[in-house]
Amino acid sequence: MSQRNIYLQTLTVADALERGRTALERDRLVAAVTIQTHEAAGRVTAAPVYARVSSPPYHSAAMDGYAVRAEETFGAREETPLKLTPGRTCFPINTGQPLPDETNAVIKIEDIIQLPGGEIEIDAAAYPWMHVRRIGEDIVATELLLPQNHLLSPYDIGALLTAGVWELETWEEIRMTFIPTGDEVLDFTTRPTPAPGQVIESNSQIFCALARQWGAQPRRVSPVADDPDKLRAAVIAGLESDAHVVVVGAGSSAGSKDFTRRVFDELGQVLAHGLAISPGKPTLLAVARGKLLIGAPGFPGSAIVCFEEILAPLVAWLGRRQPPQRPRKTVRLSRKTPSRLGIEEILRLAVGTCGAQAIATPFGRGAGLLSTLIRAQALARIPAAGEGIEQGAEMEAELLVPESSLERVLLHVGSHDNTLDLLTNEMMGLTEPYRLVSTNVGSLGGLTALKNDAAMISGCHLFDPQTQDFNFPFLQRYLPDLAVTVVNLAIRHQGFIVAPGNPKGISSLADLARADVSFVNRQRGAGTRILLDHHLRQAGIAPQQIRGYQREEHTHMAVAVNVLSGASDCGLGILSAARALGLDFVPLAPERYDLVIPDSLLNDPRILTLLELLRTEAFQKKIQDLGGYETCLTGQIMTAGQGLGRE
Ligand SMILES: Nc1nc2c(c(=O)[nH]1)N[C@H]1C(S)=C(S)[C@@H](COP(=O)(O)OP(=O)(O)OC[C@H]3O[C@@H](n4cnc5c(N)ncnc54)[C@H](O)[C@@H]3O)O[C@H]1N2
Ligand code: MOO
Repeated sequence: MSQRNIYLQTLTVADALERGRTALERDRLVAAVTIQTHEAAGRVTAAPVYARVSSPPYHSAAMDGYAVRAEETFGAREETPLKLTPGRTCFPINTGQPLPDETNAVIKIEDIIQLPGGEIEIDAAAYPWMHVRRIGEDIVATELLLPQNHLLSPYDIGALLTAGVWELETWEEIRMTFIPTGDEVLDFTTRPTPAPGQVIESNSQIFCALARQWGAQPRRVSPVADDPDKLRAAVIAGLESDAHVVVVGAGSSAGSKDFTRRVFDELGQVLAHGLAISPGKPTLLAVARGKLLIGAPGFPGSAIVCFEEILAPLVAWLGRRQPPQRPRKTVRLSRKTPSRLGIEEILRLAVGTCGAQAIATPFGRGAGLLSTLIRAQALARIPAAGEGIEQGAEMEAELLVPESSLERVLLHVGSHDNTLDLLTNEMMGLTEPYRLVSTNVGSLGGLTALKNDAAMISGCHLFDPQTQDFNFPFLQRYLPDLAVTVVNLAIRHQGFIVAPGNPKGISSLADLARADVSFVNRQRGAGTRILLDHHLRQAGIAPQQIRGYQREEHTHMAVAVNVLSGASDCGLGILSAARALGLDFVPLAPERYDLVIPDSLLNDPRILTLLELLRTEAFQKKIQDLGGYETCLTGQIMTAGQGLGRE
């Protein structure tokens, strides 16, 4: 039996960082190197830099005109103009040229009158050093230009060259190697198609892109199998290379194939294993041969927290840089968000502003999720000392986007549909783009969000068999006190998802009752299930007659997977789910997919733009091109009792 890891006590991030800084000898690990000034932007000075030459290096003209001795022009006035003779009392000069000896001022060309005999006339006096850049006005040779540990900006490069500094001492860029691990992890460079149990290696590239933003030099090796000998060899190779930091991806938690801890113990000293932060808890921190060793958890969301919370501050410290900081903003949390006591939890938020208010809707929290990170506008922390944040509470968020873009975010919470993806893309194509950000929580979840001011719009497709109407009966029940407008997005077709070629010849509800047909159902409460039950009742078919009626799945895609695997012959769902897996589709029942909009937002530019877009022929054509939709109601305001708008 293999030996499993036992976690050390969980440390706070601050304590782990302190242990890292204490254990590393920064001055021995990171050297100063001389580099060319013109290649130094973004680097950090390792020593003070002094100017070698002054700027300007001589008194120079700041204007085109005539150099003069100011004292000789003193009586010149409009009523008593003064004549000057070029070559004797004035000297023609261009901007940047050195002033002739004895002169100390420049009169602009537009301020002189050219006389016929070659002389010039002025009607105002010059004062000493008028329009002159004096020697050393900007930079004086020998003065301190830049102190040590200064991050070099593009401006600095100009100043350094101006001051005659051709090369300078900077700290080395921190070199880091990422070692992906795991038998199931496929090298993305081979463009693999993952089989069940396999994943495409991607964490190394998140790592590399982040590292470049930090001014570090990342490198990645090919994935290493779950074998302690191979992992040890890869870590030793990293330690023997010129890298300052070696990061092992995955295998840091407690699984039977998680060898990272063991290898770190063998090669060096583990400083921390298990942090009081989530995601990111299994992070490992160690030193070996004077270098920093990090074990990053495998889930991308956890790996990112490890990179940004642990690695970034230590890399910044090693390179004498300020750790990256995100701008902050106070937001109002639209949903109660519980959290575990004793663990700091990082939330991903969809954030949009309405006037002075910034509404933040938390996304799902899975550490394996990247899709919510790409949609999020901000992150926020629930402190370890609390058990969560109440709905409506204000909290400090860290922005992932410019603050000014928040007023262009349109928060959608509700049911997902492919037409929303289309809408999202179209809105970003406008001259003044808007970002439609969706949190998919189903139709009823969307109505709850509207009630809590957590959404600006909500996609909804709830059929009420009793009234034969869509959405309105539910609005009356769930949002009796909120004035809303309902606008149709599209009519979409639910239908039977069947194997390619429809081998069982399923064409109607009656086929579901056949002994040779097996079905896969949706869960109770799903809009699709309500729709099915209604149509079964109408057709006079009892659930007991359907083989597989009790087999429930929670999403259109899960239903489609059942059909793909052959576990079921058919299920009810939308065309796009069938298409995604190369299955066939038999349309059964149209339903109305509407957007519910609070009346208070009807004049908001985001909503106005959205409605305008929905009403264009071009957009409706794009919906039709998706297949499985009708657009006869798209963009129209719906009223109660309208149903599908057909007789
Ligand atoms: N019994 C316990 N199990 C787990 C615990 C625990 O405390 N006790 N912690 C959980 C937490 S929290 C996390 S986070 C994960 C992290 O585990 P590992 O670091 O050991 O990572 P793996 O299990 O090897 O992989 C997780 C997941 O990530 C995928 N992966 C791995 N490398 C990559 C990569 N380079 N690019 C993309 N994806 C990658 C891997 O295939 C897995 O799907 O442990 C929990 N378990
Ligand atoms: O802490 Mo793990 O990193 O949640 O998923």
